[in-house]
Amino acid sequence: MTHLKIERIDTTRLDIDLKQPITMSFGVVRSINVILVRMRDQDGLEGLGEATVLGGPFWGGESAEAVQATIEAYLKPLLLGTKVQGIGALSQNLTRFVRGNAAARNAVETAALDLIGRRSGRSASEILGGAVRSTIPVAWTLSTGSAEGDIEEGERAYAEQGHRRFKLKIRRSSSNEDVARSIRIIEAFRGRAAVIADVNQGWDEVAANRYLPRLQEAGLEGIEQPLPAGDIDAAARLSQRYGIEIIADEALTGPDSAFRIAAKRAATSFGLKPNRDGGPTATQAIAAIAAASGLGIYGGTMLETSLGTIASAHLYATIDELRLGSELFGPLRIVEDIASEPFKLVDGELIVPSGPGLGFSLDEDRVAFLARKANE
Ligand SMILES: O=C(O)C[C@H]1C=CC(=O)O1
Ligand SMILES: [Mn+2]
Repeated sequence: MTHLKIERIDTTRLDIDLKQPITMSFGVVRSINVILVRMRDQDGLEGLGEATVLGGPFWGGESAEAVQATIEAYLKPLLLGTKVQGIGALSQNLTRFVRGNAAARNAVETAALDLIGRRSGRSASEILGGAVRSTIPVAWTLSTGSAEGDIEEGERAYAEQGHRRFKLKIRRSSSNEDVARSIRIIEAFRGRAAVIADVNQGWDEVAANRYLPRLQEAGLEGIEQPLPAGDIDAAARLSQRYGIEIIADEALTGPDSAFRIAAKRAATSFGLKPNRDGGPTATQAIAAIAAASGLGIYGGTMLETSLGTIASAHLYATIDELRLGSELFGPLRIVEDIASEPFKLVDGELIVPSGPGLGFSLDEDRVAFLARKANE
């Protein structure tokens, strides 16, 4: 088959509420903003990609408005009418002409990946090197606000959905309470499910040294981004001092940051997120740096719809060792999804679709409805 030639790129803004707000260290996340990318080739085939923002530029630097403008004003003119030799070449092209703007690049690269797959009849994971697993374990975030509520929700998630790992969010202002709440939850699930806590950069080194001994003693499996992203030296000290996983999230912004963190041993595991890293190719490079450095991997999410979640699943399926599993639960947390088929989780595991491309199709009526709502 002839090479893919990009004839059209369209972006659509969708705003989707979370079923239940998630309180993070920087504030309460109530909804996600999605920029849906549709890419058409010379034969009218379509590839899909998603950029996701947690309500505004609070988590990373990008807002939905910035993502859409970057794609429309810079990535679209760069790509329209051009031939795509392959996903690696496309990624290099995007990275050369647009710095930063990781979510925008991710959405476009994902759409190209889907389209290359649709043209060739191959799955996205095959194009990314080949799947080494067909299912991916999925953790669950507990966010009711109280230990009793979280334990109740955790018991349901354990029994009904089969989750065997929980993620807790730690607030900046009430860490003592959060530590006590976390310990109750760890104890409630001891021997049954692992617990990771995510501080989203909310502590400094003093706070980390105050709280981590108790959490480690209780059996916490790992702590995600406890310190500000730039504080690599202090993260290295934590990684050496404690016997739990220190997971880098916001500190990772692409392969160069991954190399610096690995070289300084400023984490014991990397959380992966194509939406944060600048696309599947960049995330694969980060996974390779982790593997070569003896670091573990946690398959992260930005709370994407089924589209971005399935794209991440294809990528995570190519990774030899997913030491901490994944948190690909986004579709189960949003009020409305955009997939034509319901998101399936079997015994706590996501089944990676077989393709072609992402093996994903849109519910067009739902997309049209959500797009109208976002423009109101
Ligand atoms: O990991 C984050 O920092 C972002 C987000 C993704 C899942 C979740 O619970 O929070
Ligand atoms: Mn995180």
